[in-house]
Amino acid sequence: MNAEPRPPPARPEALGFLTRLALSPRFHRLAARIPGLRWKARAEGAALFQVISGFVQSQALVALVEGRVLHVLASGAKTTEDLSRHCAIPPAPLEVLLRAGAALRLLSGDRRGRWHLAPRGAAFLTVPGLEPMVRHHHVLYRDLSDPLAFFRGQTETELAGFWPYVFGALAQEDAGLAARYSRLMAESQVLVAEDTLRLVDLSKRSHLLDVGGGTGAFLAEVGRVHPGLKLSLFDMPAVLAGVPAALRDRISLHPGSFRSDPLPVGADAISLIRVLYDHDDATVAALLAKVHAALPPGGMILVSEPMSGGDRPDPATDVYFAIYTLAMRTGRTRSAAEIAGRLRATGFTDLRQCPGDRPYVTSVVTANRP
Ligand SMILES: C[S@@+](CC[C@H](N)C(=O)[O-])C[C@H]1O[C@@H](n2cnc3c(N)ncnc32)[C@H](O)[C@@H]1O
Repeated sequence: MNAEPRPPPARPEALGFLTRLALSPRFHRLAARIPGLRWKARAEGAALFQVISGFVQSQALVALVEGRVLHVLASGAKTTEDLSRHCAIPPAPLEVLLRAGAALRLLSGDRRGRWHLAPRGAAFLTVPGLEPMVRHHHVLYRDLSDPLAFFRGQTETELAGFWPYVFGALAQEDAGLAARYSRLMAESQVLVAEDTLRLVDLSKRSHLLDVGGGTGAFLAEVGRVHPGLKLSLFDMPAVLAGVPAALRDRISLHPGSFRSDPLPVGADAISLIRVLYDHDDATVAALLAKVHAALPPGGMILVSEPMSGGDRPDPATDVYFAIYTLAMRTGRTRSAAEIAGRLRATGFTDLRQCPGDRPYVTSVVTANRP
């Protein structure tokens, strides 16, 4: 007996007009003959093939990164044989990988048989946080190896163990783990801080508390832009142990867990940068209530993280971040409207939703305590 659930029978009349056309093989044959429609059909076909083949593209990138191909090319053009020696990949399969890298515009080949780093490959090596992000994708890739089991909740995900701090105080017991994860976060924080500070005005605030602020990378950037602002950082003790010595005079440190400890009072702005999406709704509700209690009247809450597109699902956040946070088993990628709704329900007013120009880096919601 077939254990798979059966789909209901197709009823084209229940579908939208364009979807109905796309279900018709006759329409596909017609579209291939009419110039305007042919162009549209080809573009749609290419987009569909991107979706189908995306995982192979990502794995080719992982091989180029872990084989150090892009790094070696950063020192100058090389032949396939040179690269084979440097990267310990036999020439024939390396040639396939290099051609894939060229198709992805990470590198390019010339007529003399040499390979060059392309601007996109150079940007990959330069933008902070991208390389560590790609290097830790093995974990998510394994979690998704049986995607249907994953979405049915039958997979014990490795990512749920990769971020064990979410479940309690494990990070406090494992300093190595805390250091590894803090490094990943701090490296990618540079872009998040830049975009957040473009979207939010902190110039009228006197004291900012960053809750779940890791090793202080966001506050370091805030301090550079607003030298007069008093800065405080609240995070788990094992994480705060990694705050660089150079920041310790500038920032006051408050070790604790927002699950079990109250937040320090005195700040007129509190930021939650890439914190809410790690947690389930109950934890988020309790945390927002603690932020509300710690702020004075007129105090501002600032939430910054990649957000779902809500009514218009976003190709970056509703695929990558939503599935990533689902794999964590405790997290959820929320839309700006949902976060604003939660802030309103906690008692905040003056809600502002500020979509980022790079939604895969961050978007912002702010509100005030009345
Ligand atoms: C995804 S990281 C973001 C770090 C930093 N804000 C950034 O954007 O780079 C989430 C942070 O929340 C902290 N965190 C998680 N649970 C916490 C808790 N119960 N109390 C305090 N901090 C917590 C983690 O230690 C971590 O630094």
